[in-house]
Amino acid sequence: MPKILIIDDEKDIRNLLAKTLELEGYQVKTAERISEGWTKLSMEEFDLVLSDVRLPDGSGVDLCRRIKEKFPLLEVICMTAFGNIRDGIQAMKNGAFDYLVKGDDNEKLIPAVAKAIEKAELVRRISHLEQRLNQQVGFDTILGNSKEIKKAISLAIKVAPTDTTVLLTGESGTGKEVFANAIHGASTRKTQSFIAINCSAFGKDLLESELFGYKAGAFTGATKDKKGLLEEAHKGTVFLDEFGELQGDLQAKLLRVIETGRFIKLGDTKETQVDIRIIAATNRNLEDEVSKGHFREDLFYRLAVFQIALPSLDSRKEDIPLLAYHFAKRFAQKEGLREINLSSEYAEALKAHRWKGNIRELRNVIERSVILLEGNNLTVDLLPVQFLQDQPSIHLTSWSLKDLEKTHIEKALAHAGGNKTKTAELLGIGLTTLYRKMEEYQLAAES
Ligand SMILES: Nc1ncnc2c1ncn2[C@@H]1O[C@H](COP(=O)(O)OP(=O)(O)OP(=O)(O)O)[C@@H](O)[C@H]1O
Repeated sequence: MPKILIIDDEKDIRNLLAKTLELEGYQVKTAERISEGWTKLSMEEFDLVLSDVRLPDGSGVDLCRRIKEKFPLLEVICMTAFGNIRDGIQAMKNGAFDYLVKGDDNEKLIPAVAKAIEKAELVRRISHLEQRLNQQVGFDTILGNSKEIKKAISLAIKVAPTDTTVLLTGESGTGKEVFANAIHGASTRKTQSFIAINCSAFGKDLLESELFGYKAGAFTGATKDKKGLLEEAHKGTVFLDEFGELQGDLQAKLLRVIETGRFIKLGDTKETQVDIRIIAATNRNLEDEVSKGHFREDLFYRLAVFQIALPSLDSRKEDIPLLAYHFAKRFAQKEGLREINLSSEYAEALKAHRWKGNIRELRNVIERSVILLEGNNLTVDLLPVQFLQDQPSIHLTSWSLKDLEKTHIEKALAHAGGNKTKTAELLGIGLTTLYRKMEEYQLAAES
């Protein structure tokens, strides 16, 4: 629902305008003076400001300029007193969408508001699309300052402009598709298609026809020729997700595509030639799969020429606050909130969590918190209940006091995100004692 802020010091006019616009289906907030209006604008996202020109703490005409400087997507309509058209014209010079003369009836007010809102929505949509477009390319959307993620980014930047096949490995949700997209976006193929296919989402036969296509009559139901995704991606990039799921003869067929760019469609007699770059991803340990005989060794070596291992979120906990803030801002924007903060306890609780679902899980947890949020501050009570019992639970496999102490120190270390000074404080012991005990129990700081 579009949101309007009315700034007017005359109570009757303010209330009348608010009622009229609410009846038109808008969400309306009001302010008596500029300072109050400015606070509301800084906290929440509006589509339109309807402001009086003469206000107790300043001029609506100047306010209009300030608004357009700070919130360029926000539209402003000024309301001038009868006989003071010059104010209205100046407001429009300062970026106002329109001006109304006080006392104008609803026949003028309502269409002017509707047009301004329509423009605000259009501009916002374009700006979102631009943002998304920029997000699809470039490595700057891959967030993180840890050395683990920086190493992966620098490898990806190096390989991007080449045509080399890339193997991305990492647990589910670590950003393999995000990386594949960024590599494509930084390659010479960036203006061509990027086609992603999840190999685990299809049965073997369907996957084969999806990838390679078929000729009419190749099997019952194949009434006409169909291009496969490899052909659709000609001159572009193909991202094969969950590549480790590929079955034996498809592995052989793909190896040939990687080496020669050639393959035979189902039911065809001649070869099809494509020019594609392949980026493959897997969350399996392909070396293990090779040794078990599940994955072809020659294909593995062909892919492993350029392997980028994406770090799990738990191995780069220092990046959690940055990522969390990024997602919080994104979801807050969606909810129409301008400001969002993460309380330090909230950030600490995120760091203490074991992120089995990696960045995807983090994103979902933040989305949930923002939906539940009242106000602008993310606090621990907005986290799912399991976060409260998040510390590694004590499984009493031993009654020894030493084992219990070891587990307890592990819990505290995890809660403090590996920070030893904090851990010592939590445990109520000195830092030297903590170091001694960590050495005694052979505990790493990250545990
Ligand atoms: N470094 C990053 N910065 C910001 N967002 C990220 C980053 N990496 C991943 N994401 C986000 O995390 C989510 C999961 O990423 P993605 O789908 O690329 O993971 P994946 O490793 O391909 O997962 P799967 O193995 O399950 O297919 C997406 O919403 C993505 O936008």
